[in-house]
Amino acid sequence: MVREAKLALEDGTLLKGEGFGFETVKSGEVVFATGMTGYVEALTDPSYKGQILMLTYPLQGNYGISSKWYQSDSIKAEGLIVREQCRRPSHHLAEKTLSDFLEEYEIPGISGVDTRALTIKIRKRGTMKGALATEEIDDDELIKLAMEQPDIRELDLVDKVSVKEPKILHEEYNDRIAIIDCGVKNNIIKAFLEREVSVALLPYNTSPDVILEYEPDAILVSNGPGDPTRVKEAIETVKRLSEKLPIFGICLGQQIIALAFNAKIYKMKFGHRGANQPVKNLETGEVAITSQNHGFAINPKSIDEKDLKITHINLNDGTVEGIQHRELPIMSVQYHPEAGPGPHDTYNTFDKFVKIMREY
Ligand SMILES: NC(=O)CC[C@H](N)C(=O)O
Repeated sequence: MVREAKLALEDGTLLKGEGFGFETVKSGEVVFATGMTGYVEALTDPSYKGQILMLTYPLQGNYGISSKWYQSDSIKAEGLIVREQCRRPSHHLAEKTLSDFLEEYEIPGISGVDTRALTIKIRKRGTMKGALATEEIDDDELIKLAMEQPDIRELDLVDKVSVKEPKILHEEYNDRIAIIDCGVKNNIIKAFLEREVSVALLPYNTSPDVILEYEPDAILVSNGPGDPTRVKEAIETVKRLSEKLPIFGICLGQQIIALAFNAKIYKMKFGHRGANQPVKNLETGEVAITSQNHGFAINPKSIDEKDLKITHINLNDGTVEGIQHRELPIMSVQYHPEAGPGPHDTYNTFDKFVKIMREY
């Protein structure tokens, strides 16, 4: 049975397609990601909370869904837009179809959309608010919903995805990292455990004194959804602990570290989301192909040269991809070294973090 689905954008655009997944109406910021694979990891990445994800590669769902690839316990994106969804996936680990997966977590999907045309529109106009309906709703009402929802900068999304209670993993390991969980991906936790580093997973608003009670050897400020300037508690924590412990940041974590050192953040026109963003390490000259998912970035001119230096840049647009403190053991990256999904070029970033932590 073909179900009609509709996607409305804040500029009044209305697109019709076929619905799959759950029958509902959801709104969010419509963003596009260009990776050819990785839909399971992307949908479950907490950084996509508040966003409707559009995948530009035209055929999605081919290898089905395995819980082994989840980056959190459920789908965090608000909706999914594809050109075509595969109904008969083939993979030895596949447990269900893409549509069943969306259904299970009550997320709507729309197929039959000219995702490449829509991507061109977003690249020209910038990211837009949208609303996706897989159940019946009046066209004008859906457009109104797209227009009238709050901007992503007005939402406290980290609070929705951070752990509620602290959790310690592999207490027996000698070294420990405290992760300030703003919506951390499973692969990041795994990367530390693989290096025999115990993880104390802490709510994003844990006070610095309580963090120290876990006796960490270093702190990681994780990736996460939304506008970093709203995560005031974590910014304050970095300020308070910057002279006490090594601090690492990934994506939202990098933005939070930058804010703690008084740099400024801006919202990019359409962000970086995909698996082939070229990043140059300014110290070694090496170029890596990286996985990314962010809509905000550090304004390089706002960086106080006395404190921070830029260590990595994006070769497509020159944006800041890595920073480091000039004296303190504080460093961060805007890209996703944990590669979930995406290329493993920068997986060694974790070796660098752990080395600094062990030598400190
Ligand atoms: N993956 C992330 O951590 C994203 C960071 C932030 N929410 C942004 O969009 O820029």
